[in-house]
Amino acid sequence: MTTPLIQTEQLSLYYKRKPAFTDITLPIFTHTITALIGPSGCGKTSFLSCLNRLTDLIPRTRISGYIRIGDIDVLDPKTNPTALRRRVGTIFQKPNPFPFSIWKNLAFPLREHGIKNRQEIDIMIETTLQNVGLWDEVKDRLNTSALSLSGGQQQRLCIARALVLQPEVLLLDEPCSALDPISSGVVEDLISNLRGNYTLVIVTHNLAQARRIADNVALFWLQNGVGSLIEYGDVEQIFTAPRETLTAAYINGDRG
Ligand SMILES: Nc1ncnc2c1ncn2[C@@H]1O[C@H](COP(=O)(O)OP(=O)(O)OP(=O)(O)O)[C@@H](O)[C@H]1O
Repeated sequence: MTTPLIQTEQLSLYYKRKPAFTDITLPIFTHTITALIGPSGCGKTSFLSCLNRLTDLIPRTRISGYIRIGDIDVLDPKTNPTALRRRVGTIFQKPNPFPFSIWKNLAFPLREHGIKNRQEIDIMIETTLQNVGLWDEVKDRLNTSALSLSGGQQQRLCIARALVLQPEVLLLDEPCSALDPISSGVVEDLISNLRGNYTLVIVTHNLAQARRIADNVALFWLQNGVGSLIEYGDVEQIFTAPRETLTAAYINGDRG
């Protein structure tokens, strides 16, 4: 059995005193896609936010338990959240490019992380735009506003903006749900192709999408008002031979 790149142990998150989820122990393996599924409000987004300590930005949150990513003890106060977020990129539901040019959207994070050489920046930008399949669409208008791109192109640019810093992990929170069906398909294919080079964790309400792209699936559920992990397993096992009644009911559309 390989060692997971990410391991949470008995992880719990509280907003003020209210638990969002409790006692989540989950392994996430290198260069795989793990889908977090489950009904609204069961803590999937909150779980993602713990992995790169975005929860630090929300007042009066408390986390207990343990998270390791590679050799980083994520919750150790000595861990630098900026360095952590360079290794763990995040993509949100709604594309959120900076209101700058396409070029500057990618140059900005590079410069912020100390890369100043223009030629080096140009090479990294071209390579990354190639990797997200956007280069041919934008190479003649790198200096136009990123906001002039379509929704699907904006989301691919946001993925490029995360990838340009060469992270190990990408957290994706419903990355296709704000897109039209065609753009959603393009972004889904891109995410699927990133497997093998990155470790991806995706929150999705789209069960067909989870089944198409995930290697492993974790079902979260609200139990007595608190998010819990019900079942975790290989995608085929979850969809064809779930161990838990709740999983079967959710997969079949009877619950949730
Ligand atoms: N910033 C916050 N402050 C207080 N409570 C929050 C905050 N963010 C989320 N919550 C609460 O934590 C619980 C879990 O929410 P979360 O968004 O993580 O669930 P989710 O499973 O991702 O839901 P959805 O699928 O609708 O996005 C909910 O009760 C929510 O109201």
